Amino acid sequence: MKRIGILTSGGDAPGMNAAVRAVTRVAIANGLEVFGIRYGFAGLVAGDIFPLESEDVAHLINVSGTFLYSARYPEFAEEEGQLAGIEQLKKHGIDAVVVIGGDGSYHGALQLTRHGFNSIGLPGTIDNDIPYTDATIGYDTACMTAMDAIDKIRDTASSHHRVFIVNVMGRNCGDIAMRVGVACGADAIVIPERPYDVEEIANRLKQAQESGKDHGLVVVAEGVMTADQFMAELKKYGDFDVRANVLGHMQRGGTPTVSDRVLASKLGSEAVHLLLEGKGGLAVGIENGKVTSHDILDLFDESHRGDYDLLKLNADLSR
Ligand SMILES: Nc1ncnc2c1ncn2[C@@H]1O[C@H](COP(=O)(O)OP(=O)(O)OP(=O)(O)O)[C@@H](O)[C@H]1O
Ligand SMILES: O=P(O)(O)OC[C@H]1O[C@](O)(CO)[C@@H](O)[C@@H]1O
Ligand SMILES: [Mg+2]
Repeated sequence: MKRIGILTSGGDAPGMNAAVRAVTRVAIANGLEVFGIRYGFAGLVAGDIFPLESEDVAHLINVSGTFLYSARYPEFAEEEGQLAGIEQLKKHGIDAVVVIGGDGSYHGALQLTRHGFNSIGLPGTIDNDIPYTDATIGYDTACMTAMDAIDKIRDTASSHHRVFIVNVMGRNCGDIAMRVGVACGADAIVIPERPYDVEEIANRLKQAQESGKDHGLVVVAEGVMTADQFMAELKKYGDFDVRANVLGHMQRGGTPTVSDRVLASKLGSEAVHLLLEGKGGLAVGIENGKVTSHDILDLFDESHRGDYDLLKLNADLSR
């Protein structure tokens, strides 16, 4: 093992830069050469590959986005793209690649592994939808950003005695909605993984109003429906003064939290140590506070398990 490549792929996530920094610094400290690959798998196939030095990753631990840039490049799902990517890696003398991204990017890393090219996945996505990790890099910051935004919405909601329906991101995963919903004292949290009853939510909002509560809040994960659609559903069950709000891509920006920076640093470091031990074809994560790794080929036999107890907790607290 002499040279490793590193790329960021899919939606950017706060802490991706911190992960690239950790991989680069630990690798160089252990005598490896590091190559950055720009624009995810698109840049890999195009050969947008350049040497990375320790100083290139300075002043990045506190910066969101990804200085390697990212891309959605569906062509990489085809074998032709994967083999072209491996050709580029071999051309640059790269022995292993660290892929930082979400579930889609993990499938890219999995395919590289399947073709015999050593790949390690680091979970970099705000969605928190990766199996065998309690948190993904970026999830905590996205939750913090969404919480801050909803706290602000609450100020105006209370002044006008309004109900707000707020869409948060997460694609098909309700983790951001659940965590932020509890943190913001939502009246209801609606996620794609569990059934919900709009009439029951409407009744809960009415009861809250009758008991003197000056605002209402329903956090709806984007994978369920849009905030506008949910508002239309809600209006079928009552004459609410209601507004819909989509938080959107702001959830991917902002200063990475301490948790995301530390997580990125731990997982990045572990990826390099695994490679130095001659291991590979792995996905690195954090489980019960410990850094772990699992065979990337088997990873998606499991699905990510959210902390669904948060829904019951929220229901108890919002009574
Ligand atoms: N089945 C697949 N096989 C090979 N590569 C894939 C596959 N699915 C996705 N990819 C590659 O991974 C890239 C990123 O995937 P995707 O757009 O799903 O984002 P992600 O990594 O899940 O991140 P996020 O969900 O946080 O935006 C894709 O654009 C494509 O290049
Ligand atoms: O940036 P795009 O392509 O609009 O994708 C948005 C999607 O990406 C994510 O932000 C994850 O990166 C999801 O939560 C969301 O569904
Ligand atoms: Mg994804």
